[in-house]
Amino acid sequence: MKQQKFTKQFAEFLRIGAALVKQAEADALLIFAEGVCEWDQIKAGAGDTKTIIAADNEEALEGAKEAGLMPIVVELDESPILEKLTHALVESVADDIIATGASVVALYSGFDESRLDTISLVRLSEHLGRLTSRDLRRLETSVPLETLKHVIDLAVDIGREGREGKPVGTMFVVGDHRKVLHHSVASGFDPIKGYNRKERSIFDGRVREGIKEIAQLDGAFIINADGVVEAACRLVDVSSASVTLSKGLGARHWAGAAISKKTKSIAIVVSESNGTVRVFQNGEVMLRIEPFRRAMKWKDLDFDNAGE
Ligand SMILES: Nc1ncnc2c1ncn2[C@@H]1O[C@H](COP(=O)(O)OP(=O)(O)OP(=O)(O)O)[C@@H](O)[C@H]1O
Repeated sequence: MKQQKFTKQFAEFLRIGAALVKQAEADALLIFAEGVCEWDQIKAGAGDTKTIIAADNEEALEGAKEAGLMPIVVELDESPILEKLTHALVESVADDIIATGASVVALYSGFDESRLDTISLVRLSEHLGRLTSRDLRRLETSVPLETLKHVIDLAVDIGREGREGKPVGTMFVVGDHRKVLHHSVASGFDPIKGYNRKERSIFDGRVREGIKEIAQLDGAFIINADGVVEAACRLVDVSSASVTLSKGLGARHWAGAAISKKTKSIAIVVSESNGTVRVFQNGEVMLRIEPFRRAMKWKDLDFDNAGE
């Protein structure tokens, strides 16, 4: 997206957008703009309206938070604006800024990248949303929420993007890593061996990119509760006799279910067939996330487990 300036037109759109939020009783104003940094003027124009500022990268949002705005990084540089907008809304739900089902007035560049020229009033579907912290808290686990959230987001990215046009399936086993290592075997060489802890932390974007590359190889990633990858390309070696899953799921999913039953870990499995991500705890599917265009459609589960 081209750099934008805080022009008269920007100020006018802001005024109309804030007025529409009030009139339509919407929950927030979302501005998708790259390159503006007159945060105080934007805040003044928006008044007491909850205002989300979205952009493609973090630098473009520097100082927005301090001015009382809510920054959201989208990182979908080459995607069409409507896709970016959907993603920004979904991320806002994930960050608990707005609720699923909220109404949002969005200001963005629909036609001319260099200026705001479009206003939309969007009502979010009740089911549209990436994982919210609330969903994850349901897992009640000793793995910190931040670690889980990062791994699940990464899994969702892998399911959605694949690699070089090909679908990729993989598995992450998070927490209780010593026991998990004990119940798994190396499938070949371990590509992360020799790297220090920092170079293996999933909190680092470059590490996450590296993981996407390695995910094409056979086996699972073992991640400790602090988000450090302890091993890659591990084959889970646990009998799945104690778990019951729907028949359509193959060896990878059974292994994920079994290791989450045998240990206190959470297993996150990305299906190569369709990009669906399943989160297993204690042998059961606790969450299922379907790829839905670029955004995620969140579904209630249960019907994944046996007995259907
Ligand atoms: N015990 C295991 N531990 C780790 N990875 C496994 C294990 N079993 C299978 N896999 C991985 O899963 C891959 C796919 O196996 P399979 O097709 O049976 O699984 P699936 O559950 O149907 O998953 P997908 O939907 O991704 O195909 C295997 O090639 C292997 O890389």
